[in-house]
Amino acid sequence: MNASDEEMAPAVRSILDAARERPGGEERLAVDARSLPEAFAAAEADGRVPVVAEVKPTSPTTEGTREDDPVELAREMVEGGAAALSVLTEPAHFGGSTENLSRIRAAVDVPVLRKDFLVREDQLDAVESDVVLLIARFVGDDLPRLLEAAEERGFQALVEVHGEGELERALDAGATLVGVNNRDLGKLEVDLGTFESVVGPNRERVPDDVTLVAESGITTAADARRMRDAGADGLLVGSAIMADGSVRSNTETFTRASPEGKS
Ligand SMILES: O=C(O)c1ccccc1NCC(=O)[C@H](O)[C@H](O)COP(=O)(O)O
Repeated sequence: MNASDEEMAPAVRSILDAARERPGGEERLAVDARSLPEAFAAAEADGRVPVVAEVKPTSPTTEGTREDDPVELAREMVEGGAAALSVLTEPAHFGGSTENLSRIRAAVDVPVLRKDFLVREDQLDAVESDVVLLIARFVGDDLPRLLEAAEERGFQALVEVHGEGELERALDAGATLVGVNNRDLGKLEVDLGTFESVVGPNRERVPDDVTLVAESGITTAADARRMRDAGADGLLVGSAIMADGSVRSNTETFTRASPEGKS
């Protein structure tokens, strides 16, 4: 454990310990990725809010497990207008698997983000996806090297940040997909003001070709509009879509949250 591990919630420490133990793939992958920015542009063009809907059967902050077939859930999310999907592949804390991801990616035609906690280059080779996640806090100084390694394999990389310093590091490393996580992985508290305070003062600093994604804690159409007003090109929504009821109509709550369609 290092000093910054000690500042993390026990659940996150446990996730990170498991990530460090997880084996990588045996062969270097070469991926033909579906473009996330193009999927966002296509959603915008037909009046949908660009939403990355997340297949997250359970999590440290939700009660119970959604047992439905993940492929069926994924299809319903796409029917609800999701521009892309995020699939948890971490088994112990999120009920996910790499098999789920492969089955889902084969069943839909939108980009799929592998939502896992990658800490080593060989872990990129565990399963094909269109986008991989690099969490600035977890990968530290390895960020530029892992970003390059991901792109060399054909992946797009969503670099996740939580503060202005991490945004700076992500941009300096050349990230073109940046997710601002409203969930503080130290305390597991969610504050939508995070996206606003990280992006607001740095709007000029973020190049036009960088796609900004607001992640976590988006539970209503009003939250979605708030994040869009703050500059989010797309929204990553998990728990509120995986909540009880129809995943398709839960997804529509966000994909239809345009400024005109106040609800
Ligand atoms: O979701 C959790 O409880 C969680 C706990 C500890 C570390 C990470 C966690 N979530 C990972 C995510 O990035 C979220 O699943 C994703 O941003 C969607 O968030 P939400 O819409 O709030 O479910």
